[in-house]
Amino acid sequence: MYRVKEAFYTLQGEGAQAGRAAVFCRFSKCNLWTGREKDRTNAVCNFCDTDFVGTDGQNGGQFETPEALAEHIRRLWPNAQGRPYVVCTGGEPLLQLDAPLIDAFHAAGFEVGVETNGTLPAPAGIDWLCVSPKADARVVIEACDELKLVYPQPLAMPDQFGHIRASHYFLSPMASPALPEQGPDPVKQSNTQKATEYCLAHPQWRLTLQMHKIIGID
Ligand SMILES: C[S@@+](CC[C@H](N)C(=O)[O-])C[C@H]1O[C@@H](n2cnc3c(N)ncnc32)[C@H](O)[C@@H]1O
Ligand SMILES: Nc1nc2[nH]cc(C(=O)O)c2c(=O)[nH]1
Ligand code: SF4
Ligand SMILES: [Mg+2]
Repeated sequence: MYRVKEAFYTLQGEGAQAGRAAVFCRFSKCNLWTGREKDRTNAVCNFCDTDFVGTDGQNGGQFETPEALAEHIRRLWPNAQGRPYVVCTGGEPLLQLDAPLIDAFHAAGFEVGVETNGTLPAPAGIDWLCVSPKADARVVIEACDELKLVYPQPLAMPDQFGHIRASHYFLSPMASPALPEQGPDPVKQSNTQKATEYCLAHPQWRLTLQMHKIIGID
């Protein structure tokens, strides 16, 4: 059984695939936070900007088989040109995404992207893997397509992740957790300045911004 909080067609807002149309499949549950505000301060990951509790969001639900979920996601891809792309996120998608579901997405014609905190092993067959380390949670994934570090995190600074092989290294300024974003976010503005300074001083790191919040698409 797969539990999905919500699913929607949008543009990938972050990282090297930013601007690419994708169906986002947001799985329920995370291993680093319950998702309840009362638990946030004591969570390993305490800055999450996402509601991933339950299955009650837009196009959310429970799916008995990999084929049923792949078909559900396929219906959200408009009859358009271009390679269908699904981004599995959450919550923590690697609590649920397994090889049969990746196979079912491929069989439905999708390339499969994943956004993960990197603390769980990734099944084979993922086409684009983004690892975003959190605080002192040990990263077990050794290689990925992009490492996208939310910045700044006192327990997860960029120089700690040189051993993780990636084709791209991004810093993403930490935004305030409030959802949806209501007006200017001074915390994000200040973190954007800090991330900018870090990238200027360490050019192996690139800046990525949450484009979807800037243009207000989801
Ligand atoms: C909600 S997480 C879900 C996927 C996975 N659990 C993870 O942490 O990568 C999706 C992306 O949003 C990022 N993110 C979460 N909260 C954020 C915040 N307050 N500011 C900027 N990025 C944030 C995460 O680092 C991750 O790259
Ligand atoms: N448009 C858009 N792009 C995203 N890239 C990563 C996201 C996520 O929450 O995983 C995200 C998201 O929530 N929306
Ligand atoms: S950012 Fe990712 S790891 Fe952190 S609480 Fe949210 S879903 Fe979990
Ligand atoms: Mg998001």
